[in-house]
Amino acid sequence: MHSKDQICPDDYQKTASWLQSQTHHRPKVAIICGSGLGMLADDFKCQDSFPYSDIPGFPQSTVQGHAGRLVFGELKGKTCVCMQGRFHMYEGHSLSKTTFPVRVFKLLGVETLIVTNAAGSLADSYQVGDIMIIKDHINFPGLAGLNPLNGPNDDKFGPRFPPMSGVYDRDLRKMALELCKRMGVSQFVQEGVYCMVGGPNFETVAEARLLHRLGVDAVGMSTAPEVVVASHCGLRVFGLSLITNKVVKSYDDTESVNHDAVLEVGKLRSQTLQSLVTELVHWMDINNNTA
Ligand SMILES: O=P(O)(O)O[C@@H]1C[C@H](O)[C@@H](CO)O1
Ligand SMILES: Nc1nc2[nH]cnc2c(=O)[nH]1
Repeated sequence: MHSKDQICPDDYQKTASWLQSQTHHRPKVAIICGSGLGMLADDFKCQDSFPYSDIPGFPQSTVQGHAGRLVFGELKGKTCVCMQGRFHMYEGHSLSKTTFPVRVFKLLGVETLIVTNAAGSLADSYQVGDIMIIKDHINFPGLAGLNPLNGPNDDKFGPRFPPMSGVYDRDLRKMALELCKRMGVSQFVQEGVYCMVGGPNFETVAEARLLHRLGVDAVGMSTAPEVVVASHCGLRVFGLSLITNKVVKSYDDTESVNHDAVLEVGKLRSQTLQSLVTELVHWMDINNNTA
């Protein structure tokens, strides 16, 4: 690697080979945990776990609620790898660094990426604690030219101009809705559009109103770059947002959001989120349906 943020094409392979030399697990599913949602790996059997600081080429997590650990293991018999903590643009990482693990997962043989995040709701019907199945996203930094695929295209991973319509897999979304019904949690499950903004500040009222008018259901500071890179290299994608707060849309509203409140709601719904991901992974397994 040249400098802290520059990635050479073989850096991905070096990290993947190192991981393969350290664990016998060969995951088909990767899970990226959002703020306060790292407990998704708690149910993994036969865990092999690596602090990011031990993994060659891996960036470091700096945000509270992102443990900074890569965990391999079995979830209901299906081999998975889970990032307990992700990387955000606002931490100062380049977008190629924030998405570095996704290409490593591809090289490890992963076929499906599950992304989770904490997000604020714009949709009037959403409540704090709702789980939103991501139907589509608006990648604001991407629209403004901050795209992890900028620079020379690595044809080994995917095409120069990848399509992004239908990026959140329709069958997985449909199945997740069905599983929510069976789990009896449909009353607080939504399906909607996630929007990534750069952060780290939360929205002004005027920004919140703009996003609302654009049809955004939930806003956060991550996920879209990971999903773009995953889709570019042919991974199947499923995403969940946990609604941790309502974004303030009125000048009369005296409430304001903070990161501690975001983490608190994570605790509230952690079990449901964990069960939904587990059941979905199990469904993929019994249907031999990872890719
Ligand atoms: O990693 P995610 O997107 O879950 O983190 C969200 C967005 C900010 O990083 C943080 C704000 O509380 O939570
Ligand atoms: N941008 C943004 N990110 C969040 N992450 C959790 N809540 C929020 C929010 O209200 N806005």
